Parts: sequence; structure tokens; C-alpha cells
Amino acid sequence: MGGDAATPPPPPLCPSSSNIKWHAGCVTKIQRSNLLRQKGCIVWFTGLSGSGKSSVACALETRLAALGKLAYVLDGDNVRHGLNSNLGFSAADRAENIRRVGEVAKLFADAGLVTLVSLISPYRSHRDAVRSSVGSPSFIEVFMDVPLEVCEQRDCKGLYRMARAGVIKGFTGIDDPYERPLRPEICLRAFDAGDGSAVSLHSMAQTVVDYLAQHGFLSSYDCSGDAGAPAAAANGSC
Ligand SMILES: Nc1ncnc2c1ncn2[C@@H]1O[C@H](COP(=O)(O)OS(=O)(=O)O)[C@@H](OP(=O)(O)O)[C@H]1O
Ligand SMILES: Nc1ncnc2c1ncn2[C@@H]1O[C@H](COP(=O)(O)OP(=O)(O)O)[C@@H](O)[C@H]1O
Repeated sequence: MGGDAATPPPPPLCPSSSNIKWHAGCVTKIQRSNLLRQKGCIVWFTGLSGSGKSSVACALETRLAALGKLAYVLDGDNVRHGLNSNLGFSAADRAENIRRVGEVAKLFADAGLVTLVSLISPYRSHRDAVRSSVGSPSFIEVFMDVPLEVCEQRDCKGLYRMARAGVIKGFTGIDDPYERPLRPEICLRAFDAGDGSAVSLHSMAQTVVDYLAQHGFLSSYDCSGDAGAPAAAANGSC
């Protein structure tokens, strides 16, 4: 193949939309909440690859369904098969990944769903931007406080091995940064701070269910106080 014609730059992102006007729906968020007997919110799992984000989100979704509560998981791997299939792992692409998922999660929460997001989401500023856009009480940050060594031992996709071998560049925790949350609402540790025993998936999911119940998200506006009052981190604080 001759020449080294550079790959043309991607087309510029279209300018932000103009001449648009938000259309308020005919059914209010409170009406939807009373229909579903729950309050829409975003439970945002952040942590290294292999820290348990997807597994805990899945266990939590199952637990909530058993309680008659409607939840939905937006998982980084899944969203990157469709909505974000054009994004890689540069800082800019990760920013856009988090921004798009944040906007979708905001719509799901407005619809009344307990929206479970499981994304590495390594940059604090990206997570904080979603929090400010959603409004703090409805944004519950869950930090998967699992050491890199544990995640690397698990390595269920073999990605850590490939990252160590230099096959994958810019892998979070190996040669790409992860900024741990400073004040997450919930901190889930791999090992019990008391006796050092491994914390089970079920117990992690229950910690989140308890937080949601205590903050009024699992009941309608009819029969509960205001959801998501600011609170200290749940048990297992970092
Ligand atoms: N370079 C690099 N760095 C980190 N992770 C990588 C990378 N390449 C692929 N993968 C796989 O992609 C999953 C992370 O996607 P996310 O959308 O959660 O990442 S991010 O939030 O945009 O940082 C992540 O899935 P999980 O293991 O479920 O976290 C990885 O398996
Ligand atoms: N609390 C836990 N106890 C034991 N194993 C866990 C726990 N959480 C996750 N795992 C295991 O760790 C591996 C990675 O979990 P996963 O949910 O895929 O992480 P992530 O979504 O953060 O990449 C899986 O094999 C999963 O079964």
C-alpha cells in the first residue's frame, strides 16, 4: 500500500443544538414516583476493572426486583457495544462516555427508575459533573474500594495480563489513572474492616438496598419524607 495518507480527522462534533425548547411532559415526576412506589435516582458504581461494579449492580437489581422495585443497569461494557461504540479509552473519550451515560441515567431517573450505573469512571471531575447535573440527593456514588492486587488476581477477562505485557496501553490502574472518590455516599470494601473476612456480593448489595430504603428512595412521595437527604457515608466508610 503506497503513501501514508494520514487518516482524515474525525468530522467536527456538530455545533451544540440551537432553536430548541425543552418540552415538559404531561405526567409529573411525582406522579410517576407514586405509580412505581419508589423515587428515581442514580446509583453510580465507580472502581477499577474487576472491582465488582457489574456483579454488585446485578445483585442489587435482583434484590430490588424481589422487593417489587424497578431498577435498570447501565454497564460500561454494554453501553460501549451500542450508544458509545465510537469511543475508546483516551481521557477525552472516557469523559464523553461518562457524559453520555450520565445524561441517559438522568432521563431514566426522571422516569422513576433506580438507575444503576457501573462504569470505571476514573476521573473525579467527570463523576462530579454528572452529580451536579443530576442534583446531589439523587446521585449516590458507590466506591468499589478493592485494591488493585485483588482486581489483578481476579483478572477474569485477562486484561490485566495483557496490560502488564504492554498489549493494552492506557489500562486503568496500570498505566492510566484512577481518582478515588473523596466523599462517596457508600464505600464497599472487599474485606471487612473488623475481622478481615471477604465481603460477599449479597452483603454489598444489601448495604446499598439499606441506604436506598433509609433515604426514602424505595417509597413514593405519598408516604415518605424527602429522598436523598445529605447523609454521611454508609457503613464501611472509607
Ligand atoms: N484501557 C482500558 N482501561 C480500562 N478498561 C478497559 C480498557 N480497555 C478495555 N477496557 C474494558 O472496558 C471496561 C471499562 O469501560 P468503562 O466504560 O467502564 O470505562 S470508563 O468509565 O470509560 O473509564 C472495563 O470493564 P470492567 O472490567 O467491567 O470495568 C474493561 O474490561
Ligand atoms: N464481593 C465479591 N466477592 C467475591 N468475588 C467478587 C465480588 N465482587 C465481584 N467478584 C468477582 O470479581 C470478578 C469481577 O467482577 P465484575 O463485577 O466483573 O467487576 P467489574 O464490573 O468492576 O469489572 C468476577 O469474577 C466477580 O465474580
